Amino acid sequence: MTRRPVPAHDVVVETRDVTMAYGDVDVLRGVDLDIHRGEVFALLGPNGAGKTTTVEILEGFRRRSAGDVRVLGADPERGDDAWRGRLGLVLQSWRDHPRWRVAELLAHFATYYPDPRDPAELLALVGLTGQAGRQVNRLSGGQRRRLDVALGIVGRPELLFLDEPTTGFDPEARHEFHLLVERLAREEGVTVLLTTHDLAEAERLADRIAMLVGGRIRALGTPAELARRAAAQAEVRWTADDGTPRRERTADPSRLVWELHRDADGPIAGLEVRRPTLEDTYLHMVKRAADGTDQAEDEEARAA
Ligand SMILES: Nc1ncnc2c1ncn2[C@@H]1O[C@H](COP(=O)(O)OP(=O)(O)OP(=O)(O)O)[C@@H](O)[C@H]1O
Repeated sequence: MTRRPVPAHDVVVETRDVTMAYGDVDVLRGVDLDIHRGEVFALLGPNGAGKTTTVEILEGFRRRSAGDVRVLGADPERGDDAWRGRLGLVLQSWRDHPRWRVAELLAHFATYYPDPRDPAELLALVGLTGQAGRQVNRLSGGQRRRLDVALGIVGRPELLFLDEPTTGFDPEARHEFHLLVERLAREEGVTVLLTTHDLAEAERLADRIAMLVGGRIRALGTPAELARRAAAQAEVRWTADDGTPRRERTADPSRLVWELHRDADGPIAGLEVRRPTLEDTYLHMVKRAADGTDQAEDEEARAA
């Protein structure tokens, strides 16, 4: 009997060539993702990149235009209640229960699940014990967001979707929230898919980052891998003899500087060697997408 190869990772989310168009506007242009059990995965991209659209497709709230999707072994378009119960959702648009009191709302949501968390423990976990008796519409923005997270994890999800979870948080609330996500992933083995447009947040929290820009994943890897890739090409800047500023990207900056010296009559004016940071690379990608360079190149590649 032939044995099936054991997969290196237990894949919780898998997408292949997913596209999405709203009318004649292409928002996703072929998205491939593999998210492994227990990892914190950040989908990073600027406003309008298609992060929420991607997450809604994975959650089964939106029909994709084309492509294959598996989430916890099922196609989200055909996920049943049992499948849905294994997901935790923290959406961007907030659920409207303004007159409920915090503890009542949590206790109510807990009844939807077979093995819910204890609401009092959950309030402590998200730092809302002091607000247990408060009406939801009296909470601050950051407190509401923490309540959203509590509602997202009350059913002990295997896979938690956090769509721009820290928007509107002050630095302390953000820090507390990061600790909470780490705890869920490290101690409870929850797989987390987080969307953000904040590179620092993605670097801080994620095991792996996918940069979604212009409807495609433009880079994917651990924060360290992405930073290394970004820095692989150094940028050498100098001022030419006629006074024009020059810049060149190269994997071998010392050779370029040596050549400049060899060819120069004297010292090289304005000489500078920089290693781009991950942020430089991200901003560069966003700019290329905004001015259409990426799209033109994608179309050329397809035509070829
Ligand atoms: N229901 C819809 N109908 C038409 N266009 C839509 C719809 N929803 C989103 N879009 C458009 O699709 C693009 C991607 O939107 P999406 O909300 O997925 O981006 P995002 O990366 O989550 O952005 P943000 O960071 O601003 O939340 C945007 O240009 C948006 O205007």
